[in-house]
Amino acid sequence: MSLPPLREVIARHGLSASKALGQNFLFDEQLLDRIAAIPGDLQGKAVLEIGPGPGGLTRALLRAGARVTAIEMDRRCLPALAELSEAFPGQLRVIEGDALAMDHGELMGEPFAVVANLPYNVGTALFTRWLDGEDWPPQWTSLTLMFQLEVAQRIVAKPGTSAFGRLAVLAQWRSKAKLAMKVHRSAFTPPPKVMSAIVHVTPAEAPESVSARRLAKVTEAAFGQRRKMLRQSLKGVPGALSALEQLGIDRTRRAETLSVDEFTAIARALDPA
Ligand SMILES: C[S@@+](CC[C@H](N)C(=O)[O-])C[C@H]1O[C@@H](n2cnc3c(N)ncnc32)[C@H](O)[C@@H]1O
Repeated sequence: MSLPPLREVIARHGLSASKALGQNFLFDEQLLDRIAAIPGDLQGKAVLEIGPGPGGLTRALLRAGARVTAIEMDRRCLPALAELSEAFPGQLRVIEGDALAMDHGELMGEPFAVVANLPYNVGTALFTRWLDGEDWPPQWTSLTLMFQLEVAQRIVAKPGTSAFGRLAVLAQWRSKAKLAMKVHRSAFTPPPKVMSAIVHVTPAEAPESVSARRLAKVTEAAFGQRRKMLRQSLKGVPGALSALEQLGIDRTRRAETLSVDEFTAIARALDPA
């Protein structure tokens, strides 16, 4: 299937990148194919793409054989995406609107992989939402998401490092998160100020009897005052200090020295049996 080059599509549809919508487009089709390969074999699989823009990543997903549902809020991109639908009959469904305002599970109606190159703030909001539900395993089978490099490093950070915090615990307590690929700023048009990286997350088994909400409470308090000792930062969380005692966790430690397992153990100890 030969499609017109992406730059030509952008010119023909007058798709100048909108700063307000956080638009930085990818045009290198080889790079896009490599990104589309990160989730593994997509032949016949359902994929949710958020923010397809002019459709560079969408094309790569379609070439990989995925059945793509793409949510885009910029109406100007819809004609270019309609051309892709024609080129890959029956493989692409485009939904116009704000992905933050939609129930993705209901929209997809089956297990799905998520792939997206999103503006930073939207990406982080969606990431948190996909990871913080009480129901586990989730309906999504993997998340393949572009972030600014610094955020990607916070997601995969290990304890004992300054990048380790709430995002890392959220991403790692019942999922596997890895930094799949760094992407140089020059790969984007226009180039953003910072470097980017793609994070790949797959669900893992959840530790027993740990509520996502209670864990969030603990990490919020602990990292909200990350320089303070736990005996100070966890003071306001009912039951947390006696949980530390019960678990033999030294109260003079600081949040970033705790392992993900220690955080889940504290959250479990807060839970009524
Ligand atoms: C960084 S651009 C990436 C475009 C394309 N995927 C690429 O890689 O070249 C982000 C896209 O997300 C869209 N977008 C931003 N916020 C959105 C939201 N809340 N819901 C759906 N799409 C959104 C923008 O209009 C833009 O097309």
